[in-house]
Amino acid sequence: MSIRIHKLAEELGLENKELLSLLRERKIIGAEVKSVSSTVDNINADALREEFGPRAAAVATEAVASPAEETTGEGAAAPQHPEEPEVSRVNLPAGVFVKSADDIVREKEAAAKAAAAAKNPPPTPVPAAAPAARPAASVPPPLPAKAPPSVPPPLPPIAKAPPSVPAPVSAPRPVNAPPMIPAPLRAPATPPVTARPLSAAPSTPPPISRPPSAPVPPPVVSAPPLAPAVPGAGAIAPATSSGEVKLLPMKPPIIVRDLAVALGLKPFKLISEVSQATGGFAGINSSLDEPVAMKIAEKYGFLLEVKHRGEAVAPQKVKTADTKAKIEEEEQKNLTPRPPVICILGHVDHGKTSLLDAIRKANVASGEAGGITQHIGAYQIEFQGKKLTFLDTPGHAAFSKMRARGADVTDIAVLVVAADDGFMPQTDEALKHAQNADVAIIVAVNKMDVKGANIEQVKSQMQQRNIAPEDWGGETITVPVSAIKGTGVDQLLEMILLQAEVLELKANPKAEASGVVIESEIEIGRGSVATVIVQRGTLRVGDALVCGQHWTRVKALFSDKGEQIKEATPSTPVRIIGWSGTPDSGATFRAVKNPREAERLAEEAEQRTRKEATVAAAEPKEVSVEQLFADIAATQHKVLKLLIKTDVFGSTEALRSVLDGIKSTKVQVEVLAADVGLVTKNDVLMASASGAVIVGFNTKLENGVTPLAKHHNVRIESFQIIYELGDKVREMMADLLEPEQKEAKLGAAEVRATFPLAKGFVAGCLVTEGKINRNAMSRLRRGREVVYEGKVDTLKRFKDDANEVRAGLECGIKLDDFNGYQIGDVIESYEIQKVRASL
Ligand SMILES: Nc1nc2c(ncn2[C@@H]2O[C@H](COP(=O)(O)OP(=O)(O)OP(=O)(O)O)[C@@H](O)[C@H]2O)c(=O)[nH]1
Repeated sequence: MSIRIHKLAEELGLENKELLSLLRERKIIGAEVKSVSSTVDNINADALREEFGPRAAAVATEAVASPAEETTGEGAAAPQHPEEPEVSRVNLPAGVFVKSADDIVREKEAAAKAAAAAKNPPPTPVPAAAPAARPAASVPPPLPAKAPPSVPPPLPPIAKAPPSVPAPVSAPRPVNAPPMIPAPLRAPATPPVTARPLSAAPSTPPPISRPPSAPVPPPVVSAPPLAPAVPGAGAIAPATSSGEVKLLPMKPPIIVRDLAVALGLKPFKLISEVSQATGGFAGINSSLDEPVAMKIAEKYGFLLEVKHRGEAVAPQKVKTADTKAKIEEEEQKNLTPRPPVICILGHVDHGKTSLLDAIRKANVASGEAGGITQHIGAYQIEFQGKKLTFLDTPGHAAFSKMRARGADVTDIAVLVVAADDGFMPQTDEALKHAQNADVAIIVAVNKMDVKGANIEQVKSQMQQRNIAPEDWGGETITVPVSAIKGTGVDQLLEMILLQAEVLELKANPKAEASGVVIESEIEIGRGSVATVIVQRGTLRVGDALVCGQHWTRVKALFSDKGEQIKEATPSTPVRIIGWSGTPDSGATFRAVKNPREAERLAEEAEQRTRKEATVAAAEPKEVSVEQLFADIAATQHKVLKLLIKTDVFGSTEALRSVLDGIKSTKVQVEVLAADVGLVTKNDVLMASASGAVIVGFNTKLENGVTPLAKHHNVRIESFQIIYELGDKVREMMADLLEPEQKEAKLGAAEVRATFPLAKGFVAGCLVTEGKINRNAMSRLRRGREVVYEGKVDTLKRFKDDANEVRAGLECGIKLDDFNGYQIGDVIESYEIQKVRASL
């Protein structure tokens, strides 16, 4: 419920304008409200009625007073004494009140008292004196010259509001609470002029404006006046006082309506503030930007504190940090020494496998196809009662990615350098990987037995690469060895153990197992198998593991020797069977609560990957004109489609990098699929449908694949050596191109004489090189100039026709219908051959 301003003014006995400015001053209405037909809510109206009650009552009394009284010049509020003598009547304008001399004297006394009280403030507030004053009915009470500082009625202190009180932003104002305006406003002040029509007093200060000397605290600062009960205040925490500025905690989003309530403003007032601040329009339900809301709140004496969701959990964070610290402490307590993981790196054929072979005394090198290690294997040996884990990394450039991964799980890298070859490109590459992975490096100078072994040269190369050997004043342990003869191997192992000791390698075997996948493959009868190295914790049969998009419940564990084991402690290489797919080499795995959790996590990872791929594909890409042309050209390229099957995952990667290395502007290689396992009938059908060639590497064909491939005209190429695979793919790519035409010289003959015929001339020649064939393409050269080009029409040996005349013999040659032969001309004969196009 509300009441119109002009009605209220009437009730209160105030001028409309006067009430308007009073309402504005007290922020009951906004500055933009200019019409007296606007409304004021009942709470405010009641408060004003209460405040102006005596005057309103006076107005009511006056209203019933006789018209004669009005013209007596007596103060309207003065009691009428019938016994008093009548005084002369003055005609004053209606609505003007005149005070009696007594009134003026009384008021003067009251003013003097008030002044004295201001100098020496009494303990009790002035309001007690207020009733003595008799304000003019329509004149709002002027301010005292010096208002006592203690005068403002004590509003309920906001800061002390009980925390359980729901959210009123400012102190609630009970109905019978002290008036909303500070008491000085009601106290009598300087005596007004005897007769002062309110409307005709523009020069007098506005009745409610405070004299500058009056140290009245602005009501807004202490508490917003008349803050109504807050609708939806549950969302807003109560403002707490913090010195002059009150803290106003709010949770985002900051809605106009809520902020208005919190600041004690009318929503439309706040809306206009927002419009001023942002230059835009905001609705009552609009959410405000934090900086804008803060600025407006500041304007009204509030410090807006936006509580974001994350901030609320600060104590939780502390708790998490505590838990973390405890876990770390526990981890430290459980740390026990673990074997070092050693990676053998080096250039192709420098003897990595032979060295590892010498170390574990098993002849792996001789069993390898083409003599090249094709995938990472991991093995553990025992030396002087201590375990050492070795990774065998392939040496071919194609495996550089895998080598990089090998270095990442490694503690110590043994860089094998052949004593006769010294540092080679892949040695440098391996060194770079080891340095990037920040692992300790030991150099094994191998092949010390061969003639031409030059360890000094290797050492100087080491110095050039800032890994100077110890005996040259550097820090790199350098051990001369011969993998074939087995010399120096024990010293190398001793050095590795020494280095491991220095590194103080430790892990917590009590933790949940986690580690890195070294290699994965599909084994017939076993499904997906992965070789892993446990890095932390103990891996046990029955553990649920997740590794990227794949998971497993460990059904069986196998040691590097193929023995079934029950558990694997840190640094142990172990083969795990039963994965949901083949995990990527280099991927990390970890044990989780149960298989369901593992499956869920794997599914999530798969979805994430799929989503990322979709998002990446959907992202608009900026295409340059050059790129556009290149793309168009690419569609005109010939494409060799391949379907790859390999023995292990690492080989697939290796093949891909070999294929990436084949550069051609004319033919592209498109790998439709690259999987681990046998070549199946399905592969054949797929290849047939897509016109692809099946490339098998170190893998066999499923039964019935060969006849099916023949039937569908699908080409299957199998390889065991990666170089050969690369060469074959190149050939297949070139075969897709139109053959190039190449001129092949057959022979040449020199013109020695010309003979007239019945029709034209014939050249008498000596074949000087190769041979001249009838009908062969030929050209006649005179010096450097080609005079004629055509076919050998007539070829005669003496009088007989010949098909071919070889070098050293004389013959007669007639080129088509050419007749202009001169002695000394040379007739060259050639043929056009078709050759395989270059890539
Ligand atoms: N004389 C001599 N020959 C060696 C020695 N070590 C290795 N070889 C020979 O060097 C060749 C390459 O040896 P591998 O052990 O296969 O070399 P690798 O570095 O493992 O080669 P990839 O597997 O291709 O990377 C083989 O013929 C070995 O017999 C050595 O100490 N002395």
